Amino acid sequence: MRIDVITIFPGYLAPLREALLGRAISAGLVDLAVHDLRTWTRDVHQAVDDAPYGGGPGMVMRPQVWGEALDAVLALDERPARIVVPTPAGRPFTQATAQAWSGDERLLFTCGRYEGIDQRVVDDARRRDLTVDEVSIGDYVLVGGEVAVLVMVEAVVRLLPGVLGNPASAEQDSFSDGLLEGPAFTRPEVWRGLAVPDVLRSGNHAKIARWRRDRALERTAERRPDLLAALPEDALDDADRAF
Ligand SMILES: Nc1ccccc1-c1cnco1
Repeated sequence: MRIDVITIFPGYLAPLREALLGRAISAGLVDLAVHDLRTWTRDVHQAVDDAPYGGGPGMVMRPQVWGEALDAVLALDERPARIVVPTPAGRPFTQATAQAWSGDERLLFTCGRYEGIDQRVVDDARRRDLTVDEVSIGDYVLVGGEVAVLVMVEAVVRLLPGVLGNPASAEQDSFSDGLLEGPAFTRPEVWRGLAVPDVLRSGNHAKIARWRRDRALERTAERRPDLLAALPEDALDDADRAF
């Protein structure tokens, strides 16, 4: 997978070259290119934004600069790209989104400021039959899209074959079965007077699986009843319902 990111803060994307993602890049599983949007400015001040038509607070990012940047970056590789625009006004980015995007050949992320990028940039891309997804990572206000890109790239890249040491952990993620993961424990058996639940040391894999499922159902019901309500009809078996 090729990933391009266009931003006025290239340094913000440095963490993508650390740890797991850094290893995925070194292993050739991901090609990452970060581009400074100001490369495509033409004025001495390298202006990337301007006051909003219609008035109001803040600044809007200029279409000319973004248009030229997108054209130039798209032309760097002939693979078709999904253009991703992080925005608080976007559709929710979920694990299902990450799963879907993990099959893409190329992702191109555009990091805009809070007040946004001139809408005509998206409109122009879409009328050229480019895939453009405007997505939000949650209902809170960030200053720009860079942090959202870090979140989305990590969620997608960890799903690529060969990135995770143990692929099973991706299958047993929270959300992969629609439920939150329950509590996890490791050594020592007793820590500050708190013991690991006996069942987890019983060696009885059926009982352990049941206990874990019950804890996941309990936590999901308590913290995310919306996820429980969204489960498909056949997702819960009789033992689950008895819980
Ligand atoms: N708040 C923001 C400001 C700028 C670009 C993206 C966002 C965003 C994305 N998901 C939630 O917020």
